Amino acid sequence: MSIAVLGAGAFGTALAVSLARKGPVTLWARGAEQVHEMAESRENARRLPGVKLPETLTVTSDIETALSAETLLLAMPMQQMAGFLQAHAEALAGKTLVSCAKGIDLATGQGPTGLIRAHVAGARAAVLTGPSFAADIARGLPTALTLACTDHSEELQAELSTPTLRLYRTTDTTGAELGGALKNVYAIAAGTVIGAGLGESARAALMTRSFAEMQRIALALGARPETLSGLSGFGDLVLTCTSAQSRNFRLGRAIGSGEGFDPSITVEGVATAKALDRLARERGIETPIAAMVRALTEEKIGVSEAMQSLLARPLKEE
Ligand SMILES: NC(=O)C1=CN([C@@H]2O[C@H](COP(=O)(O)OP(=O)(O)OC[C@H]3O[C@@H](n4cnc5c(N)ncnc54)[C@H](OP(=O)(O)O)[C@@H]3O)[C@@H](O)[C@H]2O)C=CC1
Ligand SMILES: O=C(CO)COP(=O)(O)O
Repeated sequence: MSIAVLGAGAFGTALAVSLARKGPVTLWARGAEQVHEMAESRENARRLPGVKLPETLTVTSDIETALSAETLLLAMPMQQMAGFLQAHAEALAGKTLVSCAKGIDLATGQGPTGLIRAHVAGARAAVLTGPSFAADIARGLPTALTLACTDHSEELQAELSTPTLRLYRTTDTTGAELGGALKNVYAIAAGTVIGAGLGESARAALMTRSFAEMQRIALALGARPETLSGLSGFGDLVLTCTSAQSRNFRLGRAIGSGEGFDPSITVEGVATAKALDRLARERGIETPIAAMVRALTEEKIGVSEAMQSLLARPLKEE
């Protein structure tokens, strides 16, 4: 089967590099100049510096070439996905579309599979998610991810696995996409705790209560508990809340310490905090940490006020 990765950011490039070690892969970027640079230098210097692009990886800005592949990995940021799917709906019809984005679409409250179903006729929607930094995947370090697809996906699992990238299968697309989306929000909170100097014990408490929030909202939206406690939920929450490689964590740390942060960096948790807070309020589900992250990132409250409001909540059973 032929594979194309759509979106040549850090993650799309890393996945394309990893899969190209097994066989031919096409990597599509929207900028012709970026493609020219990558083809000449055999490196994505802007998004994934220091990683050589294998000869089996073809880079192109020609969308028709990319869309001729059978399996398409969508590796653009979540808030860009609906526009992309709409623009190319006809060519995408009937394909296997594997979302690699982690987020909730702000305009609709949908995850990637909902957007695919809404915009593309007859497509097979899958989600590839879990604890993995682009640089680790590109370097061939051992990584385990969740591949979620509602139909029988053993073939897809084999197609997208490599000797160092180990995929576990599930049919719970809702749980997989919500785990990946929600952990970004809580990584901002964990970064804030560390940036504000509140300590490792506070971070552990926050991560645990974040996991309780993640489960509460995701189960209400139809996710399965075992998915939340697997790689795409608990696994990715742990990675992202504890590593400064995470951009969401680093944004939180900058908020906590009062430092600036480059607004051009992709931080999916900001829009997702807003979408999640809305979803939770609509359904009457308590998600105080997510509400705090929304208020902090919208600069409606400061760090000490946020911490005080969490600590002043009524005492209750765990
Ligand atoms: N980086 C990581 O370690 C991981 C990232 N992810 C997820 O992958 C997704 C992408 O993140 P990542 O690759 O890191 O982001 P980056 O910031 O590295 O790159 C984003 C890429 O998306 C492209 N892009 C933006 N808008 C569009 C569009 N409308 N059509 C096509 N391409 C577009 C950008 O192109 P341009 O340069 O032209 O703007 C850029 O190449 C996110 O949802 C993230 O959560 C998941 C796991 C790990
Ligand atoms: O999703 C990721 C790790 O699994 C990457 O996290 P960031 O987007 O916060 O860098």
